Amino acid sequence: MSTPAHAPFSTCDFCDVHKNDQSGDFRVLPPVFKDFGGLKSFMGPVYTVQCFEDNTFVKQAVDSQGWIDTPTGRVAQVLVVDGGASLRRALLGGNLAAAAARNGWAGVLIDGCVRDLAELEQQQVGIRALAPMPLPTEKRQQGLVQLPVRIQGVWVRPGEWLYADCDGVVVSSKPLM
Ligand SMILES: O=C([O-])CC(=O)C(=O)O
Repeated sequence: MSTPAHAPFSTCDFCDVHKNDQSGDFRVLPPVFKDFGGLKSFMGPVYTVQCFEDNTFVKQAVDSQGWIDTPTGRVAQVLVVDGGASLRRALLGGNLAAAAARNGWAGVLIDGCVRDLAELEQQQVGIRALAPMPLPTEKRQQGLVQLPVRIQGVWVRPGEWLYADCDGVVVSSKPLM
């Protein structure tokens, strides 16, 4: 396993600290996401795509620069894709995963499916999704970017911070470290 490009963190430790948070700033995603990427833990500010069985805007995102410059330095973003939890088409495969790694994305979390599993695990990027599905999408140019999305019933907003490790995935409106 390769070294992640971030300081070590633990989603369990975050939950110990924030488990009584009533503000809604701290959220835990349901444990339905499987790990398909070469990076087992990843974190970063969120960029969102909403689409349904059409990965036009997923491709556009991973083909673009994945990192942003902030006052405290350069940070790699996490692409969060609200794919409507469709199990009928794959929103990301080997080519798009390679583009995400090449363009500096920290990770991709998809409420939907992925394909080309043998290629995904070779890429130095985090990838979480519901399941493998060999069927690709049609690219119909339909989708939305950078809007609040609901992932498995949990709101995730552009610019919020997502942390994923072997125990799970948490989202926070403020950085946790
Ligand atoms: O292009 C697609 O629709 C997904 C795919 O197979 C890839 O990323 O290699």
